[in-house]
Order: sequence, then structure tokens, then C-alpha cells
Amino acid sequence: MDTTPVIDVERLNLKYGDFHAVKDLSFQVRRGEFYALLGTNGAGKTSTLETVEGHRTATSGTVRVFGQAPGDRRTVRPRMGVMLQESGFSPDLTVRESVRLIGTLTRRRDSDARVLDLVDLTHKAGTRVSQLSGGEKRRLDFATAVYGTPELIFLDEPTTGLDIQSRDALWDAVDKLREEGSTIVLTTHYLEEAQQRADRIGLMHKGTFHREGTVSELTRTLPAVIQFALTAAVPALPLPITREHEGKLVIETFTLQKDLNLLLHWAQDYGVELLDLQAGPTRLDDVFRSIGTD
Ligand SMILES: Nc1ncnc2c1ncn2[C@@H]1O[C@H](COP(=O)(O)OP(=O)(O)OP(=O)(O)O)[C@@H](O)[C@H]1O
Repeated sequence: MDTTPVIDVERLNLKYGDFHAVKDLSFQVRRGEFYALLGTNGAGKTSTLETVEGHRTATSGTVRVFGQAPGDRRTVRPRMGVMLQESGFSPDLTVRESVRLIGTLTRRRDSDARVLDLVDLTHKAGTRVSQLSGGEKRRLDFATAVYGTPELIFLDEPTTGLDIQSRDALWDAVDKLREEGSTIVLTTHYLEEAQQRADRIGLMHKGTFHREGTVSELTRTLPAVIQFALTAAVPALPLPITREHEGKLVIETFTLQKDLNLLLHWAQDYGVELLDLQAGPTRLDDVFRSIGTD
């Protein structure tokens, strides 16, 4: 089996004039992996991805895609599908003409009807792009990435502007692409989408990785949280309260199951009602919030 990483970035630096936007960034994406490049605003995600996609030249460092320079139009480009934040389809073309154009530009083979069906635009095939809704345009953008089932697919904020049904349909389509072996690189500010699906996450801040790893590697350094409200005076609690937040008592713990069990038994024994009880592991949101504080 070919073990060459699909993407191999080594000590990438990008400068805009005096501004150092990406600093010595190194990462690899393996074949079949779902990798999410996340980060704070202005962290350097788009700059990095544009370089990997072959649209931007590195100030220094090396970027390899399928073992080759990413700008290589003949060998590399046809193997990668890119969903940009704005594809810039001509407003005068119909949806069908736009999909056909994707095939011509990417030099990949596919059935236009299959792609239209996949992005749920068959009923809009004869409509001009200028007359599509925001969500429909986004689904047409998605068609650029999935046309011809490329080996490597970049999704830049793919679900922004999509309603819940369209989001689910997009992720179903991505699941199918993965089953067929495609490698996925995602950027998004919807952290839950990354938390649910990504094999690994690179979390960028100010041009470098704040952390990189699996979701559990990223979250396990932070405590889980139990929170609840009390309406009346109660006997001494069995656990220390870490803080109060919006009228609720918050307990942070690295032993969630044990401490939740202790709390529930205590409430049962004393007949105490724990209002709005919530308990759960650390979420990626919390890792984001901790940027700059740790
Ligand atoms: N063409 C440019 N000229 C000058 N500075 C730029 C240019 N493009 C980006 N930058 C700066 O480089 C930094 C990284 O930008 P980039 O768009 O890569 O970040 P990002 O992580 O994608 O951000 P966001 O989440 O806000 O989209 C930002 O501070 C941005 O202002």
C-alpha cells in the first residue's frame, strides 16, 4: 500500500509584506483521513490551505500533495476537489452548464445527472446561477469538490448558509466519499461538525498550531463539567463547587462518572432536586476558549 502522506507540509512560512501569517507550520494528512484545520480568526488557515491547494506560493518551507508540488496542474489538480468559500460561478450560466463546466475544468469524469442529484439540484438544473438561493449556491459550490469523486477533497466552511436538511445531506455525501476512500480536509467554525467527524484536528492560533491531535487528545487535558441549580438550602454538598455561572453551580472534574454518581446518590439520599442538571465531557468549544489563557 502507498504510505506517502496525501498532504505533507514541512516548516511552512507565509509572509504578507512584514506580516508573518504562518510560522514554521508542519503537518501531514494520511490517505483516507478526515483532517480538520480549525482556529481563531486570522490564524492562517486559509493562507495555509491556499498554499496546499496550489493557489499561493510559500515564503519558505515545503508543501507536497501526493508527493508532488501542489501547483502541478497536470498531475495533482485533477486528483483534488476544492470547495471554496465562494466558487465564483458565472451568474448567467445555468446550474447544468455550471456542473458541466466543472467537469471540463477539473478534467475529471462523472455523470452530470449524478452530481446534480448528489447536491440536490436536479430540479434547478435549468435555473441560472444568479437566481439560486444562498444555500443552493453553496450546494453548487459543493459540486465542484465532489465531481468525479476525487481522492482529496477540501471543504472550506462547507455548511455556512445551509439549512439543517442540506447540512445532513452534505455530511451523508461526505460519508459516502470517505467510504470510497477520499481524504477530506475541512475548515469550519462549527466546531461540533469537526468534533463529530474529524480523525484529527490541527488547531491554529496566530500562525502556528496551538494543538494538534485527535478530538480526545485535544479535550482530555481539560476537565469535564457538571452543572445544576438549587432552589432551596441543602445539606453540605459532596463535592467542591468550582464556580457559579448564570445562576448554576459548576463542578469541574477529571473523574466525571465517579463524581456524577456521588452527586446523584447524595441528591437521592437527601431528596434534593438538581434543576437543569447537565454533565458532559469537555467540548472543542472549551479548548478554543482556553486559547490565550493557557
Ligand atoms: N493578501 C493579504 N495581505 C495581507 N495580509 C493578509 C492577506 N491575506 C491574509 N492576511 C492576513 O494573514 C492572517 C491570516 O489570514 P487567513 O485568512 O489565512 O486566516 P484564517 O485563519 O483563514 O482566518 P478566518 O478564520 O478569519 O477566515 C490574517 O491576519 C490576515 O489579515
